[in-house]
Amino acid sequence: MQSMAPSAAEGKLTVITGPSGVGKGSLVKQLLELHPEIWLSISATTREARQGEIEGDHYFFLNRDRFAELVQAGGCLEWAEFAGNRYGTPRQPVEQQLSLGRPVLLEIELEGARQVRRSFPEAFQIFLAPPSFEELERRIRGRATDPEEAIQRRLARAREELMAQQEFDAVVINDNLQVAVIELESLMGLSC
Ligand SMILES: Nc1ncnc2c1ncn2[C@@H]1O[C@H](COP(=O)(O)OP(=O)(O)OP(=O)(O)O)[C@@H](O)[C@H]1O
Ligand SMILES: Nc1nc2c(ncn2[C@@H]2O[C@H](COP(=O)(O)O)[C@@H](O)[C@H]2O)c(=O)[nH]1
Repeated sequence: MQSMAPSAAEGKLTVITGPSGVGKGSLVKQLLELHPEIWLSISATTREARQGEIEGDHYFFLNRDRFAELVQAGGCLEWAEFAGNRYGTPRQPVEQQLSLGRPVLLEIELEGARQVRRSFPEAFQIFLAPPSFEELERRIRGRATDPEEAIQRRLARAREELMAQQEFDAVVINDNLQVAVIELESLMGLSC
């Protein structure tokens, strides 16, 4: 774990990014079970729902026109195109939760994290990295949620994302998930 900035306890808004398949969702799920006071933003996406994904729980699934309307209306805090689909953070609920003083967590890809860095420079930004590229590929394939073409796009994007990790306030390597959760708790100033 490398930390170059103050912890998130002062900022309230925390961003977790990292390549597809590194384990962001797995890590966030465990963190929320341990710390239900954290509010996780539910993103909008034009991606098709995967088996088992629930509208309003995993994502708000929108068609391209509805997504464009949301962006046009200024309804996204940030948004990006990722592996052929669009993803964005609905602005209003994030601003509401922050105004209530609640710790807010965004789990988003690199371009979105860069946008948040510009609009919320006080946000604490964490990059989750795999122990190796080979292990990342094993995880994406092992998850068995994406067709081969999507896997290839995600892996190509992962190479670019991994080169950007120096931009972040902290880098956590997700080798052992339980260790990564503890490192995240420490970075976010959460009591265990
Ligand atoms: N530390 C770990 N060791 C081994 N496998 C892991 C670890 N963390 C997560 N995984 C597995 O890797 C796969 C990808 O994890 P996950 O879906 O959480 O990644 P993600 O970063 O959220 O992906 P995406 O950005 O595409 O949503 C899952 O099958 C998960 O169980
Ligand atoms: N910029 C944003 N990226 C987001 C958002 N919600 C999710 N994501 C990221 O997209 C990829 C792919 O997700 P998947 O569910 O299709 O595997 C992954 O890196 C997510 O973190 C968002 O609102 N904005």
